[in-house]
Amino acid sequence: MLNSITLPSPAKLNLFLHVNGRLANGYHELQTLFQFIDYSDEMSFAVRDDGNVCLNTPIDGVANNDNLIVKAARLLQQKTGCQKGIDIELVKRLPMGGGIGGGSSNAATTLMACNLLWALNLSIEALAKIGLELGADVPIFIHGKATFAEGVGEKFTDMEPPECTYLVIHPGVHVGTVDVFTHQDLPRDTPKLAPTDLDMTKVGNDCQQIVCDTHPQVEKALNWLVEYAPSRMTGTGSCVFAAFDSASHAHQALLRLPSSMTGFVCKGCNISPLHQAIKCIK
Ligand SMILES: C[C@@](CO)(OP(=O)(O)O)[C@H](O)COP(=O)(O)OP(=O)(O)OC[C@H]1O[C@@H](n2ccc(N)nc2=O)[C@H](O)[C@@H]1O
Ligand SMILES: Nc1ncnc2c1ncn2[C@@H]1O[C@H](COP(=O)(O)OP(=O)(O)O)[C@@H](O)[C@H]1O
Repeated sequence: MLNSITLPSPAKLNLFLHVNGRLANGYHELQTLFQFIDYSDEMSFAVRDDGNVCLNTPIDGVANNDNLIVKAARLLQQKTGCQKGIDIELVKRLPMGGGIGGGSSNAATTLMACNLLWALNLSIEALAKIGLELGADVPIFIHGKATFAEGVGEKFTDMEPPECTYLVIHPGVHVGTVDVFTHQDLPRDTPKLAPTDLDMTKVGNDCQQIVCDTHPQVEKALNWLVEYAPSRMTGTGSCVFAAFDSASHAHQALLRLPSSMTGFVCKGCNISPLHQAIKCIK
C-alpha cells in the first residue's frame, strides 16, 4: 500500500483568453486554450493516521487555513468521510499571482495525491467536480490534457497545440484576478467560437489591455519580449510568454532580461507532467 509520494504541480499557460459574457453570479463566461508547461512546484505527501492535514512548509503571506492545498485536502475528507490525514511539503517555484495557476495546480495535485494515498478511487471527473468548488482553474489541472475550455473553465474540448519552447517572463508585479474581472473597462462581449473554428492567428487575451493600463510593468515585459517573438499575457496576468524556435534561442534572450523582471524557459506539454508522473507510479 502506497504511504508517501512526491509529485510535480505544474503551471499552465492560457494560449488565448476571451471573455464572452458575465453570469448572474458575477462570474464570467470564458473561452481559453490551456496548455501545461514542464515548470512546476514540487509536492511531497505522507499519510497520517490522526486525520490532521499538516502543511509543513507554509507560504509567506498565506495563512495555512487559506492555503488552497490545505483547503483541498480538508474538502476531500469532508466529501468522502475519510478519517486519514496527510503531511505535505511544498517546494514553491511558480510565481504567485502570475496567471500561471500555481495555487490551483497545488490544489489539484493535493486532490490527486490524497485520492491515491487514501485509496479513495474517485474518478478524474469526480475529483474535478470537487476541485471546481476551490477555484475555476482547478478542474483543468485534474483533467490533465491541453484543452479548449468554456463556461467558467469547466467544459473541455481537448486539443493538441504545438508543444513549443516558451520564454515566460514575470514582470515583478502581482495582478489580482478579482481586480481584473471587476474592472469596468474589461471587454466582456467577444463572440463565442466553435472549438473547430479556432484560428490562433485571430485570437488574443481580452484581459491584456486593462492589465497593461493598470500595471505598466506588464506592458514593458510584453514590449521587451515582442522584439524576439509575438508576445502575449497568460490568464489575468502578470506573466507574459512567447514561443521560440529553440531552447537555446530562448535562453539567449533570457540572459538579456532587464533586472526588474525574472523569467524561465519551459516547454508546452499536452499531457500534464502531474499525470505523466502518476502514470509511472501506477
Ligand atoms: C481567468 C483565469 C484563466 O485561467 O485566470 P488566472 O487566475 O489563471 O489568471 C482563471 O479561470 C481564474 O481561475 P481561478 O484563479 O481559479 O479563479 P477563482 O478563484 O475561481 O475566482 C477568482 C475570482 O475571479 C473572478 N472570476 C473567475 C473566473 C471566471 N470565469 N469568472 C470570474 O469572474 C471572480 O470574481 C472570482 O471571485
Ligand atoms: N498553494 C498556493 N499557492 C499559491 N497561491 C496560493 C496558494 N494557496 C492560496 N494562494 C493564494 O492564491 C493567490 C493566487 O495565486 P496563484 O494561483 O499563484 O495565481 P494565479 O491565479 O494568478 O495563477 C495567491 O496570491 C495566494 O494569496
